[in-house]
Amino acid sequence: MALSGAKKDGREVKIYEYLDELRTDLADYISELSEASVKERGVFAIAISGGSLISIIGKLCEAPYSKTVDWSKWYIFWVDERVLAKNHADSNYKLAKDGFLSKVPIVPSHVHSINDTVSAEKAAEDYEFVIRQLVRTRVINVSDVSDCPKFDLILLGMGPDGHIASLFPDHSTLDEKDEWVTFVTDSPKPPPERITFTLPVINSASNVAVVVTGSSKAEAAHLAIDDVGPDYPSLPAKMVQPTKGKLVWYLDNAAASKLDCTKFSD
Ligand SMILES: O=C1O[C@H](COP(=O)(O)O)[C@@H](O)[C@H](O)[C@H]1O
Repeated sequence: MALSGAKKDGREVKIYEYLDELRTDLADYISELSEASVKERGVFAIAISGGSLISIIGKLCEAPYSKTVDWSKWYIFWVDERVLAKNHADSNYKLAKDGFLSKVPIVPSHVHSINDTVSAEKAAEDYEFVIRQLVRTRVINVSDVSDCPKFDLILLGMGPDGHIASLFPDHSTLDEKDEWVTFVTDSPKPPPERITFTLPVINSASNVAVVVTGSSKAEAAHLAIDDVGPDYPSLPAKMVQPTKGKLVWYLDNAAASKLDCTKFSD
């Protein structure tokens, strides 16, 4: 059970003492969203990140989820990807394939990874093209506020510097308003070449979950979640503010250790 399930400014912040409880609650949440989306639209369009998130959502490969989730209706996308061969140890695709996708019966043609044979700029362009086709056929919903795709769920991790996806602090990609997918060739975290969803796409999703564990991320979690004034305008994690969708933070105790929970209300 979450130590705290407090709500703050329309966001939900869940804090867990034990990692396995976080994994179970997150798996419950994802499978409930999947069920609701399949019932409503016939499909579930989910965009995942790389990093520590993957071992956490690996819980979905276990019973009961492995049997109860309608995997045939899942369409998988990457919120961000490193422009590397798919079998490279640093590829987000490889991480997800090894730790999750190869263990559940997702239809291979529903797995939309990037073109890894071209430049970062072209890979971003190609990926946006793929997403546009799937918006046209309504595999991915469309936002009624912007013309952006409206993913049923976007799963984000966060780095110790407050980056989400491959959107880094003080980087010009944070200002991108027109493109759905953009590229980076100077990522401060290696590897340097990446593609990433832009903030308008992330903030158009129906549901966004930010999953953060470990004490190295406590300061960034505090700056992103607590009201710390206008001094950190370009902290990417703080810029995750879905226009109409729901935002839930999943934190372990260590990541939440600097939060000012007294300002939360149940
Ligand atoms: O480089 C990346 O980092 C973030 C955070 O990773 P984590 O291992 O600290 O959780 C990740 O969400 C992103 O997808 C990845 O490309």
